[in-house]
Amino acid sequence: MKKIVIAIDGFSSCGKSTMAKDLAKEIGYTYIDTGAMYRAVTLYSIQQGFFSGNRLDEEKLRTSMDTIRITQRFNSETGRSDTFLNGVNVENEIRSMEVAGKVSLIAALPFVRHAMVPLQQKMGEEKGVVMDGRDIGTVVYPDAELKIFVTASPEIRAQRRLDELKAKGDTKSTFEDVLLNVKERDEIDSTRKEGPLRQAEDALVLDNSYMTIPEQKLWLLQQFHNVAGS
Ligand SMILES: Nc1ncnc2c1ncn2[C@@H]1O[C@H](COP(=O)(O)OP(=O)(O)OP(=O)(O)O)[C@@H](O)[C@H]1O
Ligand SMILES: Nc1ccn([C@@H]2O[C@H](COP(=O)(O)O)[C@@H](O)[C@H]2O)c(=O)n1
Repeated sequence: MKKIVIAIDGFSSCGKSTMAKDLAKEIGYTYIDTGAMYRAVTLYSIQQGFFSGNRLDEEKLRTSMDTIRITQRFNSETGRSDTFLNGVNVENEIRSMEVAGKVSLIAALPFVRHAMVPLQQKMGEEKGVVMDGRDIGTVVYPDAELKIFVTASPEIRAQRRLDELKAKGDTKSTFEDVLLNVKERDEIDSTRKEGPLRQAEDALVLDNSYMTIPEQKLWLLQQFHNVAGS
């Protein structure tokens, strides 16, 4: 069967990576988490002291871009890819609320996107990839054979993310904190000039507010077979 590129875009915390990972596993494709790359650049900026509160010293980040190396490697124990920043596994750190609160500022910077997009295009050049993000179907792979745009209500997304944070031992974050973060990220991601979050004209829209994880997995698998054949 001919391999294709599958682009999954949508709002924050709506289940894109859950769907993308499930599908990649089922069909033997590689899953690429582009959000993790922007998160890794954000973590680097925090570690290097480029932030003072939410104010970023852009010039310091711009001149350091060449020293940031981001890789993703499959972890057979967890069954998912881990993100490495300059050789160090940062999978847990990049999921923190501190990173979530700053990542959309970093991802809006044109010089950051100009560094990340070519890397993402290279990762998918052999096809056989499921890539999730905000601009995959519009900028990174405008010719992707299958494009999905996922959405769910902000409250449902915030509750899902909060449940996940709690399961990981976060006792501090509240529903209000997470809801605010989800809404703020959507606003910054949708209104930035470079690679804004928007639905590609040829994307299929999925509102999974009232779908279970197995239901959305089945729906996506059906869309894949409709395009790639059985
Ligand atoms: N249909 C669903 N029903 C309930 N929970 C779901 C559903 N889909 C995903 N989830 C849960 O919602 C949380 C967010 O999902 P996921 O990380 O896949 O979202 P995302 O869109 O990739 O988020 P982000 O853009 O912030 O990286 C996870 O805890 C996941 O298990
Ligand atoms: N293609 C992408 C992917 C992500 N972003 C930005 O990164 C943030 C974190 O992404 P998650 O998917 O892990 O939530 C996201 O809020 C965007 O700001 C992006 O710009 N483009």
